[in-house]
Amino acid sequence: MATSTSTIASVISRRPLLLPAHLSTKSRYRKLSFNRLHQSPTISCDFSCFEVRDVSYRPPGTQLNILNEVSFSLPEKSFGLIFGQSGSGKTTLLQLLAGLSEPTSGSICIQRYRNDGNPYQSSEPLSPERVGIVFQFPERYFVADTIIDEVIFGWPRKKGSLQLKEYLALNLQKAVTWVGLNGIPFDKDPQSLSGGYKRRLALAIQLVQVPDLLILDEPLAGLDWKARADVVKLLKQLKKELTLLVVSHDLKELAALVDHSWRMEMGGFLKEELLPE
Ligand SMILES: Nc1ncnc2c1ncn2[C@@H]1O[C@H](COP(=O)(O)OP(=O)(O)OP(=O)(O)O)[C@@H](O)[C@H]1O
Repeated sequence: MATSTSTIASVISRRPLLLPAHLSTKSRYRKLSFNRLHQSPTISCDFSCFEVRDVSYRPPGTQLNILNEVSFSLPEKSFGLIFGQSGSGKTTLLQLLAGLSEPTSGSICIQRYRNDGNPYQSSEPLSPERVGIVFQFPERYFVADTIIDEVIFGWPRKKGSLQLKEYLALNLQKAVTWVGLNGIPFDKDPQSLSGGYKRRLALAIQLVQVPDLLILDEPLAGLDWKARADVVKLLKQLKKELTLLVVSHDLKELAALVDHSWRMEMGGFLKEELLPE
């Protein structure tokens, strides 16, 4: 029988309490956060920008910076695109934004501005809990046998987290509709979905938490033309509600969505640049 969102509550209560050890590497890619319930909304007045200020990154134990004094600013509810040669440091930058590594120097924060364009005095650090990230080929990291188990894979398992689980379950309904997965039975094997629908599922997993910033690494990679067009359409919808930062080589297909773009040059130097014609 098909599992529907109305049965989510009973499904989540059947979740095991611990993850198998062999899933730990994969779970690293399933960055989920659960602090939002108790956060006061901070992006509420005037307008805000996600700001990266003079960020450099050198992996521990190495001598060379992968990123060099990277600075940029992305206003909320806009679409930013970073492009550049393979190996220039784009993914590394996304990992810093998502809190998976820490900058060697510099800061990543949210800066609020008044309507007249002047900044408020203080900015606040961008907390990783407020960032959703969909990695390149996210379907490779699917771990569950059913869609519903895939979605709730990283949800809290502690007894006291019922309220939080209810909150996530409510959002799940919205996220599933948002990405157009409604109508797909939740007990279907995620691996049996088409390429485009696997990407929708990966997006829904992140959208459940309503991230302030959603990061996507090569969202069109490996998809056929039809699925690529579907994902572009979906991103256009998401842009109305969220701030999106995308790394991609598919400049032509994404061009119509882009509000701000930057080229990452070899050596980890970022500069603002219009997309090439
Ligand atoms: N932990 C690390 N230690 C040493 N070098 C690293 C580490 N992580 C990444 N690198 C190197 O840093 C450079 C930038 O890697 P990164 O994956 O960020 O590039 P990219 O622009 O995203 O490339 P692609 O477009 O191919 O995904 C590469 O030369 C990579 O080998």
